[in-house]
Parts: sequence; structure tokens; C-alpha cells
Amino acid sequence: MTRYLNQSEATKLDEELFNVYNFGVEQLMELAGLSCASAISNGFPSFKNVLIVVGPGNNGGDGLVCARHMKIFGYSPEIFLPKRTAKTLYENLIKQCELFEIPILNACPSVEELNAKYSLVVDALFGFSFKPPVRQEFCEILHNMIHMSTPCCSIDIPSGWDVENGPTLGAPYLKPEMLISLTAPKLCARFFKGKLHYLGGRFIAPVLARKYELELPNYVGIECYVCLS
Ligand SMILES: NC(=O)C1=CN([C@@H]2O[C@H](COP(=O)(O)OP(=O)(O)OC[C@H]3O[C@@H](n4cnc5c(N)ncnc54)[C@H](O)[C@@H]3O)[C@@H](O)[C@H]2O)[C@H](O)CC1
Ligand SMILES: [K+]
Repeated sequence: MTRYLNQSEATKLDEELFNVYNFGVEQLMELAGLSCASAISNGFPSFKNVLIVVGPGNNGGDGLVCARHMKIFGYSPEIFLPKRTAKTLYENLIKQCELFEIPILNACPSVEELNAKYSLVVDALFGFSFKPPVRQEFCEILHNMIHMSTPCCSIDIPSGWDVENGPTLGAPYLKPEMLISLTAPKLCARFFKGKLHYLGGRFIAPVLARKYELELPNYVGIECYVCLS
């Protein structure tokens, strides 16, 4: 049975990939984002108009890479960035998206716009470093995503959820149809009730998987994702 990680294990594993395995963040982000685009094309093959909501950290970076690969796969992705991160990595990923003719929205889409324009919204707002509560600048887009009827696919963590304890009960929360866990599911995935749970980020050495007792499922052939449910 695949083990679910707590927040500090996810952070330690991430640090080990960078500091012991000497992976660069761009390397892992490219693989993570490609696995997300591939998993989405498996889960939602006919959903062409897709909005990718991009947050300020590496989860957002995965979203930008995912957008570029979805465009290559024949989707019509658009991007919304509630807050731009002034880092070369992000500027480069955004430039690539622009050169791939992926529109970038200049205003927060309303619930009505999310429902009318898009067949899928990809949530790349917050990943495993998120600490609630959501800061003000992200509240409007998260509120609109919570209230839209368009299906949502969350990358790694459903945004707004506590990484270990899941959604805050008693308040409306995001209910994605699809969750793509990266490397290994985090504890909050126990509360995921959507139909499609995938695992992506196929870049873990067997010795590292053994060290963290990940018990990863078998990826099929050359696929960079595996369906968990
Ligand atoms: N090892 C792997 O599997 C890899 C996973 N990747 C992806 O990286 C994210 C984790 O990235 P990180 O930059 O550490 O964190 P986040 O994306 O979760 O976001 C940090 C970002 O968010 C801000 N923030 C935190 N809490 C709040 C809040 N309450 N309100 C508003 N903003 C908040 C914080 O200030 C930062 O700016 C992982 O989930 C994967 O998706 C890598 O791509 C590859 C390796
Ligand atoms: K997310």
C-alpha cells in the first residue's frame, strides 16, 4: 500500500532530491509538469479548454510546465497568475508559455466565466508548503474555484487544504474531480473524494523509495504517471 507522507517528510524528501541527488529544480519541475499534462490527457481526453491557475511557489511552476505540455498535446490552455513571482525560473516559464501562444488572463475570472469558458480548471495554486489560512491576494480566485461547476484537477494538494488534515470542515472547500499526487501522496489525500487519483513525478531512485518506505505502485511501461484509483 502506497504510504502517504506528512508535510515534513515531503519537505525532507524534496531537500534530499536537491541536496543529495543534485537534481535542479527545473529538472524535477519539467518531469512533474509533464506527468501532470500526461495524466490529465488520460483522465480528461476530450476537455480542450483548460484554465491553469498558477500559484507563487513550485506548485505554480509545475502548472506552467503542465500548461506548455498541454498546448503541445493539442489542448487550448489559458493561464491565470494571481501573483507573479519575481524569480528567473518563473519569468522563463512564463516567457515560454507566451511564446507557445498560451493566453495569460489579466483579471481574476468570475465564477460565471469559469463555468462558461472552461471545461477543466487545473489547480496549481499551492503545494506541500502551504500553511493555512489563505492570504488575501489568493482568496478571490480560490473562492471562485470553490464555487464553480467546472471540474477541477489539483496538482499535488487541493489548494486551501491543510497538507495533513485536509479541508477545514464547516467552510466551503475545493472538491477536485482529479488529484495528481507528486512523488508520493500527502496525508490530505485521505480526504480526496474525487473519481481520479493519479501519481506522477517518476524520478525517485529505488534506494530513496526504500529509505522513505514509499511502497510506490508500478508505473506501466514508459508512462510518467500511474492511476491510483
Ligand atoms: N519533490 C517533489 O515531488 C517535487 C515537487 N514539486 C512541486 O513543488 C511543490 C512544493 O513547492 P514549494 O515551493 O515548496 O511550495 P508551494 O508551491 O506549496 O508554495 C509555496 C508558496 O506559497 C506561499 N504560501 C504558503 N502558504 C500560503 C498561504 N496560506 N497563503 C498564501 N500563500 C501561501 C508561500 O509563500 C510560497 O510562495 C510540490 O507540492 C510540487 O507541486 C517540484 O516542482 C518538483 C519536485
Ligand atoms: K495545488
